[in-house]
Amino acid sequence: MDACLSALDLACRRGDRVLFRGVSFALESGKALHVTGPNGCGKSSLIRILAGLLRPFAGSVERAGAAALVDGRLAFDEHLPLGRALAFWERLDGGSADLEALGLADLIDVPVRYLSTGQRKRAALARLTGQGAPIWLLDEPLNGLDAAGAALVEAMVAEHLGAGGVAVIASHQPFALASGRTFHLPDHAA
Ligand SMILES: Nc1ncnc2c1ncn2[C@@H]1O[C@H](COP(=O)(O)OP(=O)(O)OP(=O)(O)O)[C@@H](O)[C@H]1O
Repeated sequence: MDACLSALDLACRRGDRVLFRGVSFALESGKALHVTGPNGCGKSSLIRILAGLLRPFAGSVERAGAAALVDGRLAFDEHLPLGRALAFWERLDGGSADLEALGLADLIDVPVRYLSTGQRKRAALARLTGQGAPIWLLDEPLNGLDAAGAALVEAMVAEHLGAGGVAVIASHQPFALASGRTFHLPDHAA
């Protein structure tokens, strides 16, 4: 898998506040960036800019390869059983996830709206796996997960990087990355 993601001199404005300026980085295949910083400094906004969902105030983003986003929003039909909700995306994405490994195998008949916080996160990770996108944009991917779930996400990211993907992870929590670095987004809003 070949992938590349770069940000050049990015600035982000929300309302009348500039949250950050001068953010630049380049990630080649196999590399990851862990974005940290205080509440409200703009981590989620940066992820959304990288995903193409939010226009930067200045600067530009270059992506080589499709991007997949995991954030707090679960793009599943809440009324469908999990298995059918996942099948909907599998038909569009062309790939599927190992539900046993994700701890979801026993939940396929449970309506999405009944899933717990951690189970919803695991479901989002199942969709991510099925997408087969080389660029992963993960906004607080460990939120709601138990220790085993957190270790699973770290292993998934390591495998993804090993296969030549790239990843940007916004997280308050420590995130084990063999092939990546941490980028601290300071609280510049004024
Ligand atoms: N649509 C919007 N209009 C104006 N301000 C916004 C909008 N969306 C977000 N903000 C503000 O932008 C700031 C940064 O939000 P963002 O969610 O990117 O921060 P964050 O670093 O991810 O925070 P946290 O660590 O709490 O998740 C916050 O002060 C937030 O209130």
